[in-house]
Amino acid sequence: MSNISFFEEVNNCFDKASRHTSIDQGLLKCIKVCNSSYHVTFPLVRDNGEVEVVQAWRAEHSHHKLPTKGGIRYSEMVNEDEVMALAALMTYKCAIVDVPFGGAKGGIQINARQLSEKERERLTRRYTYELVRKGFIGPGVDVPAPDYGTGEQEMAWIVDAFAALNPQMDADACVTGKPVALSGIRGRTEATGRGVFFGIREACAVKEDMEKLGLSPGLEGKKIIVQGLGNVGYHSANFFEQAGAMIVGVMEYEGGIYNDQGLNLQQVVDHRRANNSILGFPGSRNIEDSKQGLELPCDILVPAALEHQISEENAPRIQAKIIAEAANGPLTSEAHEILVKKGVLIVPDIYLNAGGVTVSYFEWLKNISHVRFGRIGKRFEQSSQNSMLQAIEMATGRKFSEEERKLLSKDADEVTLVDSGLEDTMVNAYGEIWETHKRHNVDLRIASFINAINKVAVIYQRRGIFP
Ligand SMILES: NC(=O)c1ccc[n+]([C@@H]2O[C@H](COP(=O)([O-])OP(=O)(O)OC[C@H]3O[C@@H](n4cnc5c(N)ncnc54)[C@H](O)[C@@H]3O)[C@@H](O)[C@H]2O)c1
Repeated sequence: MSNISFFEEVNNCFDKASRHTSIDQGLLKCIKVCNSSYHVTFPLVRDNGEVEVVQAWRAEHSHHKLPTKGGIRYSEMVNEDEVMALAALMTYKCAIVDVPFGGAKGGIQINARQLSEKERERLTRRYTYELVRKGFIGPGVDVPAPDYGTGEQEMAWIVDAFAALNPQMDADACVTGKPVALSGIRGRTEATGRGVFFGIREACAVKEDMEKLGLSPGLEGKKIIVQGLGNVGYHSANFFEQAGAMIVGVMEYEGGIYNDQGLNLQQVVDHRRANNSILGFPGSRNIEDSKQGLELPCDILVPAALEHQISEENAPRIQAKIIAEAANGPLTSEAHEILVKKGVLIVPDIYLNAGGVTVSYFEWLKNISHVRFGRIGKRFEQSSQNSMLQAIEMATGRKFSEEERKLLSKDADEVTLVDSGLEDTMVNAYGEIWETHKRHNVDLRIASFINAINKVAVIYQRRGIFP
């Protein structure tokens, strides 16, 4: 286990990367700190009448752009340091993919698997109330999204509670990752996994990098182990499988399964649903300790569960040649160093799982502008589109870029728009990171941080310091 905290780990990467920039020390300090963090305890009435007191947090790492943006996780392990670290990663992630938000993150310390639906609903609504009370949620202030242990149902309860508590406000844009029927956007559920797929596809397309690893370019035939078959893990695995890669291992909290000749993902999901466990999947080998399953042979390892899954203890035994950091912080800094020395290609979280926030940004744009992508071109003449966009700019005080204007005006199907917008974003960002990695002779994580710090610093510089 790492002896420094998660937030310290993030800041160590920041420090290493900032040495490759020419930014003033004072400004670097402003960027690095977490601007505000809210810790709250509140009661939850369980279905049997017992009262439990739960702890929850929301951290807003950087107010250089508003709203701040970041998921909410329900996990027994969550604490203030973790939430601040994840909020900081959100700041850098948004910058890397040019999403104009600051970073935030929220968490409730609870095992969501042990809650009934009614209990989850009460918990979510009360947490929303606490955030509203302190001004830690709102369409132009701080906009949550799903993360570990939460999904679109929680987002639906949040928007409903927010609307009830703020009857004068336009509530839809207070949270993203909502069901499509509640002003969500098609493609958001699978967006993070799709982004992971695009990022790894880009990494595998670089011939010189693949040659160094002794791999052929492309995804076809690559053997993949996935840890965590939740939102991010399942969807990334699905896209990899569709692209001709082979899922050879799946590791879940109850154990893992492995078959060197490949597993059929949909059959694994059906088996898990029917048996409440992935263990015993026909034709596969059971792995009792799923963490050990990460050490099995494969080309690409996709940790998509929680942080610190690979530490200095198990890193030396990892056989994968590429690590796709679908989860946030799955490697400790010691593990990262060991694996980079071994020549493993690590595609870092702050870039790789940015697909979720990218599509969340599209959803938020759709909500604040009250448009249905795919229809607007048919319903409005160009002139009324322009005046509507101007009205939004005046109301929100922000200027849309040419790209955003196109996105809001184009007469295209929502899924196509979202997917192509996501693909462009992931492809461009990988190109920028790869160039920085070459120019400064640093690994992809440090290269990603350099790009993020430079982009955030420009905004701090132009705004200056109040008063
Ligand atoms: N959901 C998003 O859009 C999103 C966006 C960016 C990053 N992330 C990150 O991706 C990671 C996963 O998030 P998610 O939304 O997919 O969560 P999720 O709750 O949908 O899925 C997590 C999965 O991991 C499994 N799991 C838990 N502990 C495990 C263990 N010890 N070993 C193996 N499997 C285990 C769970 O059973 C679950 O199936 C988190 O680090 C999160 O911060 C999520």
